[in-house]
Amino acid sequence: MSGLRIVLGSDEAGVDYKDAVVRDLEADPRVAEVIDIGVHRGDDDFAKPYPYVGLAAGQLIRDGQADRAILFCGTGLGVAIAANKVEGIRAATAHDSFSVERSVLSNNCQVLTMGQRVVGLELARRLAKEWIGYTFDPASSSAAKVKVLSDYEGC
Ligand SMILES: O=C(CO)[C@H](O)COP(=O)(O)O
Repeated sequence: MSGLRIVLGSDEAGVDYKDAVVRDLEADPRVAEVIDIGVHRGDDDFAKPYPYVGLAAGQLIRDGQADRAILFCGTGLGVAIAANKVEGIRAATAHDSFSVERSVLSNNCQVLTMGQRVVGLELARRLAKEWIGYTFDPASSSAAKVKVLSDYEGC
């Protein structure tokens, strides 16, 4: 998919990886806009708890201001749990190439999360690049399964 608007976010435990992926995606021709929602070193809210980051990212996608998000915290789990609280959002934590692929092709996830305390930086950067290259096929056999979730949420 081209012309993606991608939210990048983290808590302080994921900020180094977030900043590295921001730089990567700003130079990626497939990306139209990188929306860096922080945290940022030196800012007053640098210690912002991870749920605020996941919720803010999910809301931007829900409200149509972004297409996808890549989020980081210590494990990737907290920001995924938070983003999944926003209606219509499917967020998954993935640290391997196959799961990263399936998070889009099977699950139509709009949000990928990773943990700075779990995976190496170079692998995280590579997985982020791979992930934005996948597009869900609404004609695939996975679509009816994802629809169960959207029907449950009524959106
Ligand atoms: O990984 C986190 C949440 O899943 C976060 O970066 C650290 O959370 P904590 O272990 O509660 O400090």
